[in-house]
Amino acid sequence: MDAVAEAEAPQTMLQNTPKMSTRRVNVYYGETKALKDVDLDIGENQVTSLIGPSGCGKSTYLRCLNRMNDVIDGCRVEGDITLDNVDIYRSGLDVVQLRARVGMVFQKPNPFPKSIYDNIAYGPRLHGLAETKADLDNIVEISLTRAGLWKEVKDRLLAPGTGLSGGQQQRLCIARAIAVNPEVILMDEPCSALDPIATARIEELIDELRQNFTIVIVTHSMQQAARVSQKTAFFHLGDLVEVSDTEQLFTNPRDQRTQGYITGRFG
Ligand SMILES: Nc1ncnc2c1ncn2[C@@H]1O[C@H](COP(=O)(O)OP(=O)(O)OP(=O)(O)O)[C@@H](O)[C@H]1O
Repeated sequence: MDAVAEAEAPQTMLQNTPKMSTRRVNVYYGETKALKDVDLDIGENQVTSLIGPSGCGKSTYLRCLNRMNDVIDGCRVEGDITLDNVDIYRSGLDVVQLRARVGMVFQKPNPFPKSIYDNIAYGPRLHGLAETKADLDNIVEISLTRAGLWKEVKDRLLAPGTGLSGGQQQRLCIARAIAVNPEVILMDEPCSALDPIATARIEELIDELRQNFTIVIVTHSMQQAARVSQKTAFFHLGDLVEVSDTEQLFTNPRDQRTQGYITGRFG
C-alpha cells in the first residue's frame, strides 16, 4: 500500500491482523452458559494473559481455541473462531492438524510414560515431519533446546520423562508442543504445580518463545500476567469485561469490575 492509500485507510486496516479471532462466542455446559458473547483478538507473536476469578470461564475460552471443548460431554460452542482468518469449526476440518497448529500445555505436567526422546519424537512421527532418524534426532534436539532443557537431559534421552523434576517435566511438555511446529501455544496455568524457581524458568521461556510463537496463557497470578504478557483479558462470570495492553489494564483499568479484581476486592 502506498503512503497516500495507507493514510486514507480505515484505522482497523492499519492494525496487524490477529493470529486468532473470536466473535460472539457462547459456550454452554448443558443448560448452563459459561461464556457470553466473547469477542477477542489474539495478536501474533504476543503473549495474551487470561485472568479473572475462579469459574469465570478462562479455561473454557482457552479450550475453544483448539477445540478441546469438543471432547467434553454436553459442551456446546457457538460463534466464530478463526485462525489466520479461517474458521476452525468448519465441517471437514482435521482436528488433529488443528491441534498441531494450536498446541496446548496443561496445568499439571503430563509427560507420556515414555522416554524423554520419545515424548518429543511422538508428534513429529505422527505427523510425518521427519524422513530419517537423523531428522528426528534433530527435531528432538532443537525442541529441547528451545524449551531450555537440552543441556540438562542430553545425556539421558532414553530415561523416562516421568523421572524428571516437576519444572523439567513442564519444560518437556513445552518441548513436546513445540516439536510439531505449532503457530499458537495455549497454556492453562502452566506454573501452578511448580515452585518459584521452576516458575521463573518457565516465565523466562515464555518470553523467549514469543519471538516464534503466539501464546495464550491462563493464570491465577496477576504478577505473572504482568511479567509475561503484552495483552491481558479480564473475564468475570462468563463475560470478557476488558482487554488492554497489560500495563494499562493493571495501572488504569477501564471497568469497575477489573479495578475491583486487581485491587483484591473480590476473586
Ligand atoms: N466439564 C464441565 N461441565 C460442566 N460445567 C463446567 C465444566 N467445565 C467448566 N464448567 C463450568 O463453566 C464455568 C467456567 O469454568 P472454567 O473452568 O472455564 O473457569 P476458569 O475461569 O478457568 O476457572 P478456574 O480459575 O477455577 O480454573 C464454571 O461455572 C464451571 O463450573
